[in-house]
Amino acid sequence: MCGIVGIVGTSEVAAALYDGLTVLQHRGQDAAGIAVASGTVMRVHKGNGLVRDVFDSKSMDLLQGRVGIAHCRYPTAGSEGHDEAQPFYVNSPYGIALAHNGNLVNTEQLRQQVFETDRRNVNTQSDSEVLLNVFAHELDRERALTPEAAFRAVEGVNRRAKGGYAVVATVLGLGLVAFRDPHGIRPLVLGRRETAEGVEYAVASESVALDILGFERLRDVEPGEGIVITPRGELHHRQCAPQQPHAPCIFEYVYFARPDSMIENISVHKARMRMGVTLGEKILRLRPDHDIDTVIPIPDTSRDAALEISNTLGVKYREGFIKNRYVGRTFIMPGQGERAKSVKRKLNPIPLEFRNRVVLLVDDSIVRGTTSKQIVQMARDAGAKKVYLASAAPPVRYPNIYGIDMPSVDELVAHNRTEKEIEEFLGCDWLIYQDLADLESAVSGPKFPDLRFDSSCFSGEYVTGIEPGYFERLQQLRSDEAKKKRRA
Ligand SMILES: O=P(O)(O)OC[C@H]1O[C@H](OP(=O)(O)OP(=O)(O)O)[C@H](O)[C@@H]1O
Ligand SMILES: NC(=O)CC[C@H](N)C(=O)O
Ligand SMILES: [Mg+2]
Repeated sequence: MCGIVGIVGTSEVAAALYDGLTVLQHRGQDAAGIAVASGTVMRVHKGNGLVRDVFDSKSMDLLQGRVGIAHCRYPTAGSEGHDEAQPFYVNSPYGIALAHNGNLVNTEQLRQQVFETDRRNVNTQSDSEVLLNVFAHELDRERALTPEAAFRAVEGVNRRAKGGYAVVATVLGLGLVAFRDPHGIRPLVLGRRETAEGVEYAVASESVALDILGFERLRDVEPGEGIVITPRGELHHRQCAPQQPHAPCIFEYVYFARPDSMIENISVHKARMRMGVTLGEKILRLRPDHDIDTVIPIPDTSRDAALEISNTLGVKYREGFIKNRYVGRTFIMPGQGERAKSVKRKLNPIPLEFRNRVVLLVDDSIVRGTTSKQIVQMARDAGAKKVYLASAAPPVRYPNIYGIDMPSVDELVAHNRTEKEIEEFLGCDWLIYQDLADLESAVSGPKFPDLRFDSSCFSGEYVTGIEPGYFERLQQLRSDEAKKKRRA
């Protein structure tokens, strides 16, 4: 999952874009970039690494302008290399820079159309560069550069592209353009700030970026909606796609987003707490006479759910693993070798919280099983009498194709295994998964009971539909094995 931010300011925006990116760092650790527009000049700086490593005072000084966009990347297409860091830039028409969170599922067809019909070259394997060229082509068909022309170009993108996309772009001479796919799979939120010099607008993947920049959260960008903000701070918006089933990605609430963000007017923190309540209730239903002594979260993301499980069970909550704050998120690392090594470097047990106890470890999700297999062993080595494991999400049995890099079912620990077999594989004494219906109602909560989600990695149902052979090709391109070969 990547993080994106776009700002139209009354003064220079680069520093605010940088600050916004730093609080979206959890969405992508591989590369970062900023593009800023000023008059007829677009300046772009990007590279591999964390936000703090990619920019220095020299590069920041060069990023002058009052309209800009920023991106931090977690690759789901193409390579992890510098060439595919975002924002991407095309010089025609006008000069456009674009940053994308999500993943297209018809990239190959679009790539061919872009070359053969639109007569444009895409120089990388990135789906986002293809998306930029589709937008550029659609804008090029317009006679004048107006907000209405940009909306028609977004309509063109929505007609042609399939998949998950939340996008921010700067177009020289027009301002900031933002749009979200017609199912609203990926999040995008709009904010506003008043200054002495006038009104400023920002869009971002998560509201936490608006919070720290002092923007008021106005609303989510609607699925299929286009937004244009001119350099003078005029906001235009309109629907750019026929209505489709709304399907925000449920994995944002399970793992991706920060708990202090609001997505679709739902607090991620509260959604995670409700996941803990429903899972706690399931445990009580299955074993009313359970023998759990303590509930221990696997930091960081499972903490909210673990605390509510402990409250529901009436059992002590204890921080039994200490996390090295200098190691990043392991799940979004590109290779399995690095992921596996990082768990040990990242988490260390406090033995007295385990010795002679029956512990219930809680994680937000079990995907490849990299974390939980090692953690269960660490808990045993630390002296636990019995080790139970609860997952706030159901078994992940299907690929995610809309912006989370789980392309290959063979890498999923729950693929072709029953819950009993997964329990054996992970080496725990009892494994409890959340039910999908409980997860969905925990996220939608009391206020939005009718909200539906993209839960495809749990259900195998894909809201955009999938072309025959897609998963086979995806596996060939993006399995851990394929990535390893490419890097070599
Ligand atoms: O089964 P796996 O393939 O190991 O994936 C699931 C684990 O990965 C994530 O943690 P991560 O370390 O990425 O981040 P966190 O610190 O936010 O929990 C997630 O929270 C689970 O702990
Ligand atoms: N996780 C994402 O949003 C990835 C964006 C884009 N597909 C890329 O690989 O760069
Ligand atoms: Mg984790």
